[in-house]
Amino acid sequence: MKTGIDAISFDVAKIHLPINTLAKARNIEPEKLEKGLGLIKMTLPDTHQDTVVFGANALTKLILDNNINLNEIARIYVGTESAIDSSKPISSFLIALMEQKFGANTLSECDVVDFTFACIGGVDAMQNCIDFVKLNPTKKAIVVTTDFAKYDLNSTGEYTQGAGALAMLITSTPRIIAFENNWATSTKGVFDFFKPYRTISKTAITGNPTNEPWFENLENEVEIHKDQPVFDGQYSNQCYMDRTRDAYFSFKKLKNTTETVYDSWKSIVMHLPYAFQGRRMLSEIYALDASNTIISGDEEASEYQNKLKEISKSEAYKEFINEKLMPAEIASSLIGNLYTGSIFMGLLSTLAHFYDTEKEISDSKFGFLAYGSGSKSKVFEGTIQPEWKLAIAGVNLFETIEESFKIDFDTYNKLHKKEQKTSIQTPKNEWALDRIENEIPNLIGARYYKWVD
Ligand SMILES: CC(=O)CC(=O)SCCNC(=O)CCNC(=O)[C@H](O)C(C)(C)COP(=O)(O)OP(=O)(O)OC[C@H]1O[C@@H](n2cnc3c(N)ncnc32)[C@H](O)[C@@H]1OP(=O)(O)O
Repeated sequence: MKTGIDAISFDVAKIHLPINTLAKARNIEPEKLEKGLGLIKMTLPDTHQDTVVFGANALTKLILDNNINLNEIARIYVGTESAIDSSKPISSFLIALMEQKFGANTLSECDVVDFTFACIGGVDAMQNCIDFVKLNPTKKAIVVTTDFAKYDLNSTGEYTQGAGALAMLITSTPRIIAFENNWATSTKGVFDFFKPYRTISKTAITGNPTNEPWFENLENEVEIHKDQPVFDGQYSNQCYMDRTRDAYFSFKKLKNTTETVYDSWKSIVMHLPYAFQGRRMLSEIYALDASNTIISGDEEASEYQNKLKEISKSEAYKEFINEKLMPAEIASSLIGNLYTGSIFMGLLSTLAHFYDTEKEISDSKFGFLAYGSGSKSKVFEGTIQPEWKLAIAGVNLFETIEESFKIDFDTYNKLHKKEQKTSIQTPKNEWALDRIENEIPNLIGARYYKWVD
């Protein structure tokens, strides 16, 4: 029996800042961002958008475009690291909004939950849904990934920002990709990138909240949460490289093979925090698993690093990247980081690229290298199904991204600092944040959304 992705949809933020605008404002060489990291645009949420809105839009599209009967959906599992509540999961909001649009009680027997493990939470959600469908082949599940990758102004993460969601239907008759049963994992508890709660004194808070009745009831010490992570960029790259390498070689063991596994993959889909992360990180696996092993791994540390640099600059490696990784990078360059959704956007970008260039890829194998900070990697593979073209025909990935609205640096600053109070674009045929309750004591902070025709 097969299990995998039967249908896919997406919703990414519809406004963007060109990377060279940011480069000029920050006095960074544009070539570093464009040619070194592969960045072209970064997408940003409008004032009426948050991770519930992106997730609800992607899910609504999936349901409408594929005529999904909600009574058949047994699970909606969400991958996110941009929760808007410490208790109520995004999946709980999604259930309410889908019932608002498609009818009361249509999902009342559906199991829903959020998965959080930085950027790999979406892959964890999918693996669970796949296992569930394997045990219950007549049932269907949906995975939603939704995130807002927001970084501090002037930080090294600033140019990798992005926002949006994907939704995928998981069935035992997948039209897009069927996953094999080998899932290799590598885990280590580290602090490469995280979003801690921080404690501050109540007296440190000034301004409007001090006039609010709920503020008076707070303890003297207050926990605050910031969307932007605490991170060490270069260390996070090292953790990414170490985990993906270890998971890759565990995958070889699971498959019980001494062959070069990536040779059997038509495309390699990796977590892309920015477009060129995959190509910068893969040279070690490329070198260690080459049929003619290019490095032994026993070299002195500095010699080893020099060899990796040399390999990544070689013509053979560039050809390898162009053939196996480049299609996944296209969308990433135009969107930025989607955290949990990045690897699935890489898959969609690859499929859309082959669709647009009229390449037939049925029956070819794709390899997946997932990563989440904190840290964990999973390596797995799947086979593209004969109906993949039909299944993605209406998705219109590149056409939709092309319509994104360009903003200037001043507007970007206001959005980032939450000083922009009105929508840049009027929502149409989509969900929008309506209001956040600020008066009724037992509903303080509740978020309400509306569908805008
Ligand atoms: C966050 C997640 O989603 C989870 C993860 O994956 S963790 C791993 C990734 N970490 C992150 O994304 C954290 C946030 N990001 C960051 O901190 C940073 O953006 C980063 C660490 C990813 C990059 O850091 P940086 O200091 O800006 O760039 P740096 O590492 O020096 O690389 C610049 C590249 O541009 C190249 N470059 C510089 N100037 C150039 C020019 N003029 N022309 C062409 N290339 C140029 C450099 O040679 C270098 O490439 P190579 O190493 O491949 O040769």
